[in-house]
Amino acid sequence: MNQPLISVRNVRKVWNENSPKALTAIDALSFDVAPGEFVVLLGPSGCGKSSLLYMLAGLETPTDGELLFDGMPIEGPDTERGMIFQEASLYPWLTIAENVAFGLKLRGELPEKRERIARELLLKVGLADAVHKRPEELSGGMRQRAALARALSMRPKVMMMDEPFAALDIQTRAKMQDHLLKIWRDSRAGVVMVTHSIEEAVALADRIVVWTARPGRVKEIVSVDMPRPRNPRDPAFIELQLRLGDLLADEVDRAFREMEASI
Ligand SMILES: Nc1ncnc2c1ncn2[C@@H]1O[C@H](COP(=O)(O)OP(=O)(O)OP(=O)(O)O)[C@@H](O)[C@H]1O
Repeated sequence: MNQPLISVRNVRKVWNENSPKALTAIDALSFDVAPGEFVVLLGPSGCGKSSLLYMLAGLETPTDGELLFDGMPIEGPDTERGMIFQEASLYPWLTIAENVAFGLKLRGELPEKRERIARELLLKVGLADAVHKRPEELSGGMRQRAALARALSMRPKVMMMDEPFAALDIQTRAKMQDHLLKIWRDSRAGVVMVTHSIEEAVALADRIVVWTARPGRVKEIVSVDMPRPRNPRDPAFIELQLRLGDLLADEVDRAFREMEASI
């Protein structure tokens, strides 16, 4: 195998270490992401998926183990690793185009180039008409597309997405998944995406990393060998959904029991 884009090697994350509130969120977690691969993280609530994304983004450090990007240790945030959160964090005082071009401005690109790239990206995510609008004038789905365009402006090698469509209604969510697949194909960036939706995982992923309950580690890695676009009514789709549901069920039960015991 070529060098992985991301390597998660035996990672442990303890929050509030050395305090009575110490909590091991992740333990002995290992998996790789290949360049351009779409990997979905699926696991029970609280198993440490967001904690891992923050570490991959370079916003937090592992307690133990190694996180490598292109073979080098992750030591802080980098524009090659874009992050998209559940709610788009756009600057309310800037237009959509200015939001998308913000990173390019910081990088010192000239105004004409910034504007051209922002327009191209907004066209790509279906927001050509929103160039001069402010975030408050857009729907949640449109704001999320703008956030995607902003992340893409930095030409990231990987995009980390933390439940990016969870706040959207079902129809908008399906459309966003289509958009994302097109953008992912064009950009050739890798994606590491957290979702609670088994259907979304099967619709999108090359591989699905199923986690155990906290402390999170890999329970199983499932390859999704189905051509895209995938039809949720396809028997192979349904079969995989059921299998993933079974894999998760024990872990979700365990997570609930532990949560109840701690209340
Ligand atoms: N900054 C933090 N400080 C202390 N504890 C934290 C912090 N962030 C997360 N945790 C704890 O770590 C554990 C894992 O949280 P995390 O958000 O990573 O899980 P998750 O799998 O993303 O959960 P969910 O699916 O519900 O979003 C939880 O018990 C959480 O309370």
